[in-house]
Amino acid sequence: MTKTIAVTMGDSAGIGPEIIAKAFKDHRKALENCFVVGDVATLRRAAQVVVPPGQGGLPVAQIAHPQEALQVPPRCIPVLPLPGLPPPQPWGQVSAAAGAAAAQCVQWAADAALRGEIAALVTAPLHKEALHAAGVDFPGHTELLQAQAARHAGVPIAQMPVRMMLANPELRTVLVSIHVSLRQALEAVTHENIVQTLLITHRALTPILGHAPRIAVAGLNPHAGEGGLFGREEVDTIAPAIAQARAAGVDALGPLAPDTVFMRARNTPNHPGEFDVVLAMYHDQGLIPVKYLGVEQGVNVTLGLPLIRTSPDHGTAFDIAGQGVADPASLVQAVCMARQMAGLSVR
Ligand SMILES: NC(=O)c1ccc[n+]([C@@H]2O[C@H](COP(=O)([O-])OP(=O)(O)OC[C@H]3O[C@@H](n4cnc5c(N)ncnc54)[C@H](O)[C@@H]3O)[C@@H](O)[C@H]2O)c1
Ligand SMILES: N[C@H](C(=O)O)[C@H](O)COP(=O)(O)O
Repeated sequence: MTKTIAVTMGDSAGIGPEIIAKAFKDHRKALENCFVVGDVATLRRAAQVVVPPGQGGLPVAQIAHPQEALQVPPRCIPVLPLPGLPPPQPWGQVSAAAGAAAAQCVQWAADAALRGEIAALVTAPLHKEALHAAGVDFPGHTELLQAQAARHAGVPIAQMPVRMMLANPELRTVLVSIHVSLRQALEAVTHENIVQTLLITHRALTPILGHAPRIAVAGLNPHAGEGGLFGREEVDTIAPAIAQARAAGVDALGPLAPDTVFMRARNTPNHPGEFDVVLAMYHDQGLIPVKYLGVEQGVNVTLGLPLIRTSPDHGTAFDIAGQGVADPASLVQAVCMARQMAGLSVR
């Protein structure tokens, strides 16, 4: 049986549906075997946004089962609707209805992946305030999927540790902590969290790269603490955690100065990167360098889950939603990475 990939529609008020429609329109080969989990009317509205009037339209086909995605005619968007999804919400506004619908689609796709019915899920962006307004108790996809996978496995969430990786062709970064305040992120720089991040990164990237990843560990403080002059986290916490992971066979080096470690890891034709991945101590330390290189190529991958999940590295872009100008490139890259991880052909 050919497995399919579910693309969740994201927040209907954001650019998710329209970048999905654009991807199906302009990147048919990459989107082969993919279907959308979402609301048919939302995808029809998005299709109208991306095909200028008089150009023949972009048909949306309702399907009842993932396998039906393999039968739809070319240039048609297969949509598997879920019961009770609300109609498309006004562009660019936070709405609880859109947050709830986005979460419902992700939960459906995660369950299908956990049951082995689909090869992977690719999540279009949702808005975290909308998710919160809907009463969903998780800040983003990563935490939602972690909880869903833990429930499926019948274990507490703490026994399903996951980490966020952002990757583009030049740089990869994995975060010690994700959606918490900067104060909480500082508290999350613990021996246990760092060792766990190193082990998850090592296990997840070894099969992808075909060798153990060379992991650079960023320090927390300016110049990685300068020998304890600007903070003791490197001496007291990060270096011992690296030593423990190294003893377990992880190829980790550091702590290295955070302001130069990404430059050293960046892999370009003129500069082979010194490392395969940088372990960042908190969200923005890792994501700023990756996003600064451009949102077109970046992909967000959740490491540690018993399913394959990728996502574009940008959000709902409420400022441009509904204008038909949003770039689908990062979503297409996310689909390509999911295909690669699932062992499906990459076009
Ligand atoms: N995968 C996800 O679900 C995901 C990822 C990141 C952010 N978010 C959420 O999205 C919401 C909005 O976040 P934000 O405003 O900080 O970041 P954003 O990525 O939505 O937008 C930042 C800027 O980049 C532009 N932009 C983003 N994607 C683009 C695209 N494909 N084409 C052209 N321009 C694009 C936007 O117009 C905006 O100017 C927040 O709730 C955030 O948490 C979700
Ligand atoms: N931290 C991510 C980013 O900035 O790209 C984003 O918020 C997405 O998070 P989830 O994949 O957990 O929704």
